[in-house]
Amino acid sequence: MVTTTFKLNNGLEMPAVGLGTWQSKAGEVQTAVSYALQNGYKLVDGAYCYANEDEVGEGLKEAFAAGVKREDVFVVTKVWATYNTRVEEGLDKSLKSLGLDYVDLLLVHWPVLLNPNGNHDKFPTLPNGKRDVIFDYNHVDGWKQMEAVLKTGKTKAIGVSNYSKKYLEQLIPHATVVPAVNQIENHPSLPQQEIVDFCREHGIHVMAYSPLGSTGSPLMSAEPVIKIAEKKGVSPGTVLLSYHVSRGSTVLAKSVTPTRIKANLEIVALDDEDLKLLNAYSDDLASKGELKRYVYPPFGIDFGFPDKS
Ligand SMILES: NC(=O)C1=CN([C@@H]2O[C@H](COP(=O)(O)OP(=O)(O)OC[C@H]3O[C@@H](n4cnc5c(N)ncnc54)[C@H](OP(=O)(O)O)[C@@H]3O)[C@@H](O)[C@H]2O)C=CC1
Ligand SMILES: O=C[C@H](O)[C@@H](O)[C@@H](O)[C@H](O)C(=O)O
Repeated sequence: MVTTTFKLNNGLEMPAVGLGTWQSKAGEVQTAVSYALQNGYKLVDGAYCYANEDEVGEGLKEAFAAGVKREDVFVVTKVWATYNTRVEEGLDKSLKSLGLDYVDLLLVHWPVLLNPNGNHDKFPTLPNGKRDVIFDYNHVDGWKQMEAVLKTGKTKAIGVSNYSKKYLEQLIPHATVVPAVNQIENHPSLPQQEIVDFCREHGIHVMAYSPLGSTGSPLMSAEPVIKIAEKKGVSPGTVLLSYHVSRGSTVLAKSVTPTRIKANLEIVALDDEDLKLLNAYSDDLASKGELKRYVYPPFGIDFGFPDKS
């Protein structure tokens, strides 16, 4: 049987599959969330910076009205970079939009501070057009605020996102609460085995984002993915999503299309031969210097990922 939940380091159970909401348009995401929750999804991943949490909240409300129970849904949100020195304020804004009094997991979206007093609430810029980054910020200070907010009960767990091994190594010695989760880009074109292994050793659960290659799902046409899909009689999407569950990670797939939302719940067990093929694909890309990171916003910061600085 394929795993449907994973236990976090604080004992909380996290579903193995979740609905992503990044770039889901306001007019579409309410229906997507409501449909997903009424068709088997138990986890919704959002963020303040996605600027659609009001509509995600409407989708939650619709699902609750249809009989879905709050306690059966794992809601994730993220503190955006302009709020890393105001974590509780950021969370309060998300809670208000979502119409909830707690989330299940709050993540630091990126370990960087954008000017909280800049010219924009989410994406402040300098006169030269670059992001208004506060360079002398220490991400460990942001984590201390996360630990404080955990005590309020407004979130059941705290974690990080976009943390490299280097950043986790800086954080862990100062952490009273070890992050429950590290949400990172992950797929056969960017396996990030080093981080996945490090997280496992430290009891940090990995949530894999952009599993299909993000916008337009380009990884669906990768040769080994198609080969495994044909062999198993499943879709390429199922192979890409199942890859993470086989690795012990939770996977997030974004869709606003009902048929795809439903299809993305199908997870199968990948055997050693399948994983060998996918790993060989990853190794080949690595040896050619062709690993592909789809999400690397222009903060102008080296986050310590070996493939990108
Ligand atoms: N922490 C972070 O910094 C980040 C977190 N994330 C989280 O992870 C989630 C998933 O990653 P995301 O980058 O959105 O990309 P995904 O890899 O989930 O790909 C989404 C794209 O694939 C399409 N798609 C989805 N399912 C199918 C299917 N079965 N067949 C064909 N096409 C499909 C979607 O189209 P359509 O919607 O039109 O159906 C959309 O264009 C995000 O939504 C977000 O919640 C993502 C990036 C960064
Ligand atoms: O979660 C998804 C991504 O991290 C997204 O939030 C960022 O890429 C953001 O749009 C940015 O431009 O910094």
